[in-house]
Amino acid sequence: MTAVGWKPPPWLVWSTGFESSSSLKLGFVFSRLRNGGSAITLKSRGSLRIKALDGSRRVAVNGKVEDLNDKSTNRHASNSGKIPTRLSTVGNSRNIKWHECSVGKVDRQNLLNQKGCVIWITGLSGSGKSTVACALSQSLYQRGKLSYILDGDNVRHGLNRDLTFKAEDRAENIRRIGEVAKLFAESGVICIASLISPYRRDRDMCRALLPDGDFIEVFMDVPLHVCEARDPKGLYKLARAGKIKGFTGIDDPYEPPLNCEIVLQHKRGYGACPSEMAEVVVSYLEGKGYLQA
Ligand SMILES: Nc1ncnc2c1ncn2[C@@H]1O[C@H](COP(=O)(O)OS(=O)(=O)O)[C@@H](OP(=O)(O)O)[C@H]1O
Ligand SMILES: Nc1ncnc2c1ncn2[C@@H]1O[C@H](COP(=O)(O)OP(=O)(O)O)[C@@H](O)[C@H]1O
Repeated sequence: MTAVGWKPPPWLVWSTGFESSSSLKLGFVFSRLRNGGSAITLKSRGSLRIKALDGSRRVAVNGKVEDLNDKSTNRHASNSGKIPTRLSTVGNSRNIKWHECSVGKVDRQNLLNQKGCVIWITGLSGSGKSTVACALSQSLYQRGKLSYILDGDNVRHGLNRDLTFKAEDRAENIRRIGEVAKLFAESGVICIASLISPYRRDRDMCRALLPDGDFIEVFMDVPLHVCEARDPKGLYKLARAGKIKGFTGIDDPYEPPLNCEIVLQHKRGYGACPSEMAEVVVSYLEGKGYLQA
């Protein structure tokens, strides 16, 4: 059956001659092995058994990935005679399928007369992230533009309530908010994410989730001593007293952006007022065409 001179690629296992009693009625079975070292065992007597050494029972039939553990998919394949659905593995989620819809991002943007994007506001606690996020949302609202704020503090009241402030939990906090922000942007909304997000790597991973230009990083460039003097929640005081451990800027790091789209500096006079800061962002959005479809 094999063409002369043809060698299967390493991720294929080629086998022929299954019994016609096999429920899948396969002529050829290809097992697409995700883990390079794994293999399959095939028994052609009685029933067809396919086993990948990684424990899964995925095969690719005529190029379509099939899961032999999924009885509904198998039944569908054998009863209807249709080519089985292509399934994917993403992270720990196996046998999943992306569903497309005829209403797309462009349709939603046309409806809203704006372009979906993410404004990512990063900075120390007390630097004014939430204040600017609200001022920005307000300004956009007045222009008839739809925005939604994902504030770190607020999201930790619900979706991220299981996370602490240790580095890996902060990373997960940022990853989840990045993914949610991406969904908002996909929906056509201008999503304003305001969270400390102290690590460059985590912010860059969120940037990478979006099409070029759609992730707009805004750095609240406010010195620690100013944030500490504001201390609206008394957290710096507690951190200095050693009653909060791992507080950003005190005994936990903050990595300022190296190359972000907008820097909002704390200065006396120009740029110090939150509404003026918000207008800097609005002008940027306008200039880049996000305030029209
Ligand atoms: N250890 C420690 N470090 C920093 N901040 C702390 C900490 N513990 C509690 N808080 C409060 O949590 C708010 C920051 O949450 P974020 O989700 O934005 O943080 S992070 O992005 O995961 O670093 C932050 O809110 P903001 O002041 O609005 O930044 C604080 O109120
Ligand atoms: N541009 C600003 N100038 C002066 N005070 C500000 C400014 N922005 C915010 N504040 C004040 O600083 C404190 C912290 O602001 P907030 O928005 O809660 O910061 P963050 O969300 O970064 O913790 C609040 O008391 C707020 O009123």
